[in-house]
Amino acid sequence: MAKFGKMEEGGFDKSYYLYQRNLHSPQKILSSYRRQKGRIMSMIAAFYGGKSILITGATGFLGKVLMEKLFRTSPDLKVIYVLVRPKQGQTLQQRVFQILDSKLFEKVKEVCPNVHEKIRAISADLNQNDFAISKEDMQELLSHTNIVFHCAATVRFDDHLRHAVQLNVTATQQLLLMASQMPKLEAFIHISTAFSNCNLKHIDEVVYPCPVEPKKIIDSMEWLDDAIIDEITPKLIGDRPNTYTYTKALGEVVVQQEGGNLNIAIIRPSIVGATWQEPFPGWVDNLNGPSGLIIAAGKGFLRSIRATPMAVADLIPADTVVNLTLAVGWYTAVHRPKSTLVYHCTSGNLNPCNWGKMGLQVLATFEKIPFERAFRRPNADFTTNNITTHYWNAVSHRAPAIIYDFYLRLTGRKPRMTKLMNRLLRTLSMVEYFINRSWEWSTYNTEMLMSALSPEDQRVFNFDVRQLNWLEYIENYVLGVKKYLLKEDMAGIPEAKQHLKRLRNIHYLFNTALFLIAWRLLIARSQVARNVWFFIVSFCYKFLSYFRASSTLNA
Ligand SMILES: CCCCCCCCCCCCCCCCCCCCCC(=O)SCCNC(=O)CCNC(=O)[C@H](O)C(C)(C)COP(=O)(O)OP(=O)(O)OC[C@H]1O[C@@H](n2cnc3c(N)ncnc32)[C@H](O)[C@@H]1OP(=O)(O)O
Ligand SMILES: NC(=O)C1=CN([C@@H]2O[C@H](COP(=O)(O)OP(=O)(O)OC[C@H]3O[C@@H](n4cnc5c(N)ncnc54)[C@H](OP(=O)(O)O)[C@@H]3O)[C@@H](O)[C@H]2O)C=CC1
Repeated sequence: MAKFGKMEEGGFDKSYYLYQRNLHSPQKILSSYRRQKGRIMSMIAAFYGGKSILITGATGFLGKVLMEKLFRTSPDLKVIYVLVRPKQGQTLQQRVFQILDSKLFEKVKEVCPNVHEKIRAISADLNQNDFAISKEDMQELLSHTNIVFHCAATVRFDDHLRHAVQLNVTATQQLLLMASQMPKLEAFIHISTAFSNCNLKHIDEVVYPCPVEPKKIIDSMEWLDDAIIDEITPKLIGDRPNTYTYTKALGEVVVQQEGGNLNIAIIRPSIVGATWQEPFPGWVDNLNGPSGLIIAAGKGFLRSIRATPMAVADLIPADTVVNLTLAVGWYTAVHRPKSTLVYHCTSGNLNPCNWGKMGLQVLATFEKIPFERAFRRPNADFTTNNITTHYWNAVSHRAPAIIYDFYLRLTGRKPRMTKLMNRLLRTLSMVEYFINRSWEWSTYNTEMLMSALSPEDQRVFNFDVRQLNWLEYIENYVLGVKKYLLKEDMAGIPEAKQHLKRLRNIHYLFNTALFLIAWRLLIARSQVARNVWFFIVSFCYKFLSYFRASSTLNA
């Protein structure tokens, strides 16, 4: 009983405790008290209690972390509606339950055992008219939803403009139309990207106009054929690097223009990385951003990247983005700002880390925590000019892939390394734009929000990246990639280290053999090389003779 005494001193309702004691075990009572405590102290967590929340993109990287945090901090929320499409032979229910049954949701199950009942998967395809949602489901969504978090998007850099416009612009427009018919709606939170205006160097927390009105782009996508769209795409995207950043910028304009009287906010995260603290460090489940490249470097495929070591690596942990998102949802609904506020969720101006430091820490972590079955020893480097990039691509990327595929063919197996390497080089060419520049994002709104939170909310919904220790974060990130993306067991680390030793020996042997062959060819063709060789051999012979003579005398 002493266990609960402290809580009673904390001012909790005793009758609630007694009622619970009759129903549950002490463990459950304790967690119920904790839940109650959380509700009392965190205004944001309390705000989401009893709410019906609609999330698009809930099956994506950010969406999963958002759902997890919502269920964990506000287990008494009414329902989360998720718009999901059936995929890879799985029904909606199977897709959603697979997420709920994953490691990410382990803590949720402790605080919200009936989580499966609180999630409602709605069949929807954001590429279709009215999202192909059934009439009954639409009615339910319209009449119950209190908060909308719009996370769904295509994040592929090279998506065809028609598809990128459909998902990142038209779907946003349609969702706003739906939202305008929701009588109970309190806030609509749109997730954009800090790179939507990456054509600018300094970016403020405002929506910038686009040269062509989004409505005109949406209309033209309906009647232009693919060939013409391909032709005009470079002209439309202008000085932005890809269709992704362009359509995310259009999406923001749509939100601002068509938001009407809704309480809307836009969040712009930079490069979203693995979780920093919650629900546990290092959780990541897709290859986007740095994750795929960390794998490529750890497995020894990636040897060289054209990147500016001093450029700011504006990474932001997924849980930080989610904490800001939930705080913004609360603030927008409760304080109802007169205009659409934009919040930058970036790290560069508050706690900068550059690509050089990040790369070195990634490599240092591979020493401690190597990945299994590496192709070569991890030894990536940054280059800054085009010629060295082409050189290293040929020597360190393409040549080993060709040699390895030749070996696979010889041993009767299917060659695959060249294909994989081509894909890696393509990815590198896509991300080069982002790792050779630095941007300045102003963060007035984000800082204003931070100061508007109670100390408890600042703790529970922490989005203060100044507290982030990059070296620790990157180490956990690499560890997370190993555990959650590659699904490698930590027990395999000694064997992985052995494998790297073998690779090092093969590397030395290979280099020695290469040197000897090159030297043999050279002395066969050049008199100067022969003279040098003769000089070295006679010098070694004399040295050995002298050494033998002096050791005989000493004996
Ligand atoms: C000292 C040196 C140390 C060195 C240490 C080095 C470590 C640290 C270095 C740090 C540098 C960080 C730079 C980050 C910059 C990000 C900036 C983001 C800024 C904007 C942020 C945002 O606001 S937005 C979110 C970002 N948005 C993406 O980040 C999507 C990208 N992505 C695509 O745009 C498509 O992916 C793309 C590529 C076209 C391929 O397209 P594609 O058609 O060729 O390939 P697919 O995508 O169809 O994928 C086909 C198969 O490749 C697999 N795969 C896909 N990606 C892969 C990948 N990265 N690495 C491996 N494998 C990958 C996939 O799993 C499939 O595998 P399978 O076939 O077995 O199923
Ligand atoms: N990851 C990052 O580095 C950054 C992301 N962002 C933004 O954050 C948001 C979330 O990104 P992230 O979680 O990383 O992206 P993911 O690619 O992991 O998730 C995208 C989500 O959108 C859904 N979706 C895509 N197409 C459709 C469709 N036609 N119908 C229904 N749902 C669809 C996907 O569903 P399905 O599972 O069925 O494919 C998935 O749930 C995006 O708006 C993105 O622009 C911003 C900055 C950086």
